Amino acid sequence: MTKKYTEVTTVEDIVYTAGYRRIIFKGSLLGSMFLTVFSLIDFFYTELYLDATIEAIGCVILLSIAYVENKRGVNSLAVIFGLIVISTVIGSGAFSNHVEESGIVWFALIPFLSFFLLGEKLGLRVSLLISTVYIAGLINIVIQYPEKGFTTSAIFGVTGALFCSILLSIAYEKNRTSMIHLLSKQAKTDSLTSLLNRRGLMISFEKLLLLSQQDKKDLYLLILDLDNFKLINDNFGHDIGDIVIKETANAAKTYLKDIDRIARIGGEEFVAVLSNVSSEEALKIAERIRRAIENLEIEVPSGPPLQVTVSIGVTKSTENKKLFSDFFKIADKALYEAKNNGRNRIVFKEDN
Ligand SMILES: Nc1nc2c(ncn2[C@@H]2O[C@H](COP(=O)(O)OP(=O)(O)OP(=O)(O)O)[C@@H](O)[C@H]2O)c(=O)[nH]1
Repeated sequence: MTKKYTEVTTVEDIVYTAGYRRIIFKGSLLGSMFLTVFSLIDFFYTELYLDATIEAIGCVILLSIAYVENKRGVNSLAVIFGLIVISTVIGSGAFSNHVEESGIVWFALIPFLSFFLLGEKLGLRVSLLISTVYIAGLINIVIQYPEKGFTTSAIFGVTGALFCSILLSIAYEKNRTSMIHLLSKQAKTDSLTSLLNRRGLMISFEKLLLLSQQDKKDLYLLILDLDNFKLINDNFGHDIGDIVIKETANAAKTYLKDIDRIARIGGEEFVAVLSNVSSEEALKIAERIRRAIENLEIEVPSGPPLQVTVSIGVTKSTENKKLFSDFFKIADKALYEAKNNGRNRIVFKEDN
């Protein structure tokens, strides 16, 4: 019955770490390549030396960001810095003497980039800040430097484009985040019982173990395994077997507190993790669950209601239990004893 557990990665970890690292690394490299080309064109062809210098500086900064992201992983500050570089290059290009008015269409890019790279909250702040600077810069140029050819309609156009781009980015980011949360929830939930599944349990267990160690309190792990479940499937069919599993899950969770966790980790096998209890209390809860399952009466198409029992192996945290697998091994031995001693009972084992 002992299983081997591997390290858990949540959906958030995958999306926000590995994915973002790649995007920021590749985006910074791509950005630096563009800036190199623009800088060379401005230096040798159009002879706009100031623009060429700004672009060259931007190129070096983006390369540094790519290097840092590749070495150390995602860092919001580096992303904000990168966005400021890109915004400055776009702004300086659009407002310079030599570039046509069309340069300002690039402004609309900033909110998309900010939201995508920084998420909804930080993305909104950064894009509002940069948009405000752009609009203020444009108003200043329209008033102070009419010879540059920008008109009041440019202010309305840029403000409208930035506003729409921010609204679209909010909608996109909200949708993306809710999809991520939905996927994350599904990845941690058992579809038959709506309890946690093995992955969800592992994530919760690590947090609860850390908390119990900080508070210097014991953590209890219970493995619950329905007795002779194969016979139920064989005699009454798989559908009734599924109903038994669901009823067992409902009965067991009734006796747990909000901080406790229960998961279905296999066919008719459940694991509960109890925090902030003494040995006596943990065994009392296990006994209540055992009795509740024993008292279940499951309707079957013909004959009297079906009754089931459960065997429970219990263990508690000790110095040499640092991993879920350490707890599981001992609780599984206790469960084995409970099964061997006649089933429908609880066995508590502290260590081997
Ligand atoms: N209905 C149903 N049955 C399942 C599911 N997953 C596994 N099973 C069945 O659960 C049964 C488990 O049987 P065993 O592991 O032999 O255990 P048992 O009959 O309960 O015997 P003991 O644990 O020794 O008391 C097998 O018949 C599986 O096919 C499920 O999702 N639904």
